[in-house]
Amino acid sequence: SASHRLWPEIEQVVHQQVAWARLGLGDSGTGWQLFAEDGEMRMYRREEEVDGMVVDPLKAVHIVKGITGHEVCHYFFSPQYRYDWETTLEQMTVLETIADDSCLFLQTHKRIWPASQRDVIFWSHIRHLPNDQDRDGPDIWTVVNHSTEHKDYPANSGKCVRIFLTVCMLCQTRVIPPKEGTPITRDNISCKITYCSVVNPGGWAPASVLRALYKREYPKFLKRFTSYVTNQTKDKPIMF
Ligand SMILES: CCCCCc1ccc(-c2ccc(S(=O)(=O)CCO)cc2)cc1[C@H]1C[C@H]1c1ccccn1
Repeated sequence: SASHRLWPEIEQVVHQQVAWARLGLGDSGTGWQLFAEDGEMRMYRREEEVDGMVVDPLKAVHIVKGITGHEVCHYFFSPQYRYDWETTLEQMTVLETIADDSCLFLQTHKRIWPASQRDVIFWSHIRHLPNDQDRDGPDIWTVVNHSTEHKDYPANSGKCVRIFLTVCMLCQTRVIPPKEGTPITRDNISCKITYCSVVNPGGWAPASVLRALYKREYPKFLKRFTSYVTNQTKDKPIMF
């Protein structure tokens, strides 16, 4: 709801992240390195460190047949499905339902040796940016997750190191219109996904360990998540 204390930040970060995700990878001079490829999925990162900590921005582009951007964002945003696809999740708590399109989450992720266990608090917002103004503009569905604080869960007060992140799942649906008068089926649709994330690991961890961990976990995550959406939607009516 527009009166919530986080609303101004949600508005500002969502628009900033949508603009960033839509930028693509720019020309080769922008330092994006392709580090993983699988079918239609391409994952890029930029090597960046803050106070000696790896905070490599990540940008992944993936094209998935048979699902829509609304469906991808629905399953990414909704808490009830998260344990099905987020394999590194140990505990997820919805701290606050801000509105029907905005939630506040506390997540603890499984410890990944040799680093200590991590937790994160973030708001999550799902948004449809229709292209009604200019017909051939992109019709976008997006979910933005952005870390924030919560008075009842101070950082680094328990066993976990608090991480900080900003994540944007931006989707554009493509429809190849079928023969005149025949209904659109899942064979006629595909979704172009741009997934951007910046994770600050909170406490120090060796750069080599973090980069190896990201190289393994991110491709696994995006493939598993998109396969999950395909399986969940295959026998259901299309959510445009
Ligand atoms: C030394 C440990 C460094 C930090 C470990 C860690 C924690 C959270 C996260 C993370 C938290 C949320 C999101 S999301 O996109 O908002 C979805 C909702 O869950 C995404 C990734 C990542 C990682 C890093 C493992 C890496 C990793 C990468 C993709 C998936 C799982 N793990």
